[in-house]
Amino acid sequence: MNSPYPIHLNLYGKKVSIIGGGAIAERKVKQLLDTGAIIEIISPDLTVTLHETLKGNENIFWKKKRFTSEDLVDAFLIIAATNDRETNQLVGKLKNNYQLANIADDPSASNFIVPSIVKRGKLTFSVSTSGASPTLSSKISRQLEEVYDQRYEDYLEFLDSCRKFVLANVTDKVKKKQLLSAIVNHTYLDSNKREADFIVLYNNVMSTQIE
Ligand SMILES: C[C@@]1(CC(=O)O)C2=NC(=C\c3[nH]c(c(CCC(=O)O)c3CC(=O)O)Cc3[nH]c(c(CC(=O)O)c3CCC(=O)O)/C=C3\N/C(=C\2)[C@@H](CCC(=O)O)[C@]3(C)CC(=O)O)/[C@H]1CCC(=O)O
Ligand SMILES: NC(=O)c1ccc[n+]([C@@H]2O[C@H](COP(=O)([O-])OP(=O)(O)OC[C@H]3O[C@@H](n4cnc5c(N)ncnc54)[C@H](O)[C@@H]3O)[C@@H](O)[C@H]2O)c1
Repeated sequence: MNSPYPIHLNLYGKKVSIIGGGAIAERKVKQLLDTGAIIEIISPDLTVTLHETLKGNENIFWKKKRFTSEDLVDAFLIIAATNDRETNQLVGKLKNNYQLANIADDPSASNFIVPSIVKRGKLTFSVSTSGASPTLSSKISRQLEEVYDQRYEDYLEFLDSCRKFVLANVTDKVKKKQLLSAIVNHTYLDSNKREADFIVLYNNVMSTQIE
């Protein structure tokens, strides 16, 4: 079996076409909401939640119709999630080979798999079993949510700003590594004075002579 290549896509401003407006389309749309993608849902009907989502979001559009080939024009990413297998297969056949397409009821006709996703701000976990057991993916995600709890959201902001500061101010490779490694530590995760701790650490490291 060819192994999938996992990546984290930047969908900002890209057109994403979702075919179908049921439970699975709803789940896939939810995952796309904070990506900045322009989402187009093609379906004769929508779930109540999708109706609500549409009202509160100017980047989501509904084409109230059944799927036809022109719905794929300009789509960067496509998800076929109708309850009609023939329509889903048709989407797979009509897509261009440069378009990313997920056929929700047929992984073999898809060129990407939607993983189970856990987000803690800038920290993202995407879990996949290569289609073998979505239930296991989901279970592992729930475990990750417990281990990597809400604290990680702020912690990632701290790590991000420290790293930017270090990359802008430290040229010595050893000191750079020393600083970036030291802050990836539970002491910093749990500290409510980590910015001050970092300045002390930075001054110590920078004043030390390397042999
Ligand atoms: C992770 C998650 C993301 C999401 O969809 O958002 C996801 N499925 C989830 C749940 C889930 N899906 C299904 C069940 C019922 C139990 C069961 O059937 O096993 C449950 C469990 C539940 O609902 O709890 C049914 C199912 N799923 C697929 C098929 C078709 C087939 O296998 O042929 C069928 C049969 C349909 C039918 O019977 O008609 C296919 C796929 N589902 C995938 C993703 C991709 C592989 C992921 C991986 O590699 O692990 C892949 C290949 C396609 C894709 O979507 O890219 C999400 C969990 C989110 C979370 O909780 O975090
Ligand atoms: N990938 C996954 O994780 C996963 C999980 C469960 C089910 N599935 C599969 O996903 C598919 C959708 O499941 P669901 O629970 O959302 O079904 P659903 O019945 O809730 O919704 C189906 C939607 O597709 C629309 N539709 C039907 N024909 C259409 C057409 N020709 N053009 C446009 N829209 C059309 C319907 O109007 C409806 O809005 C099924 O094939 C199911 O086997 C996938």
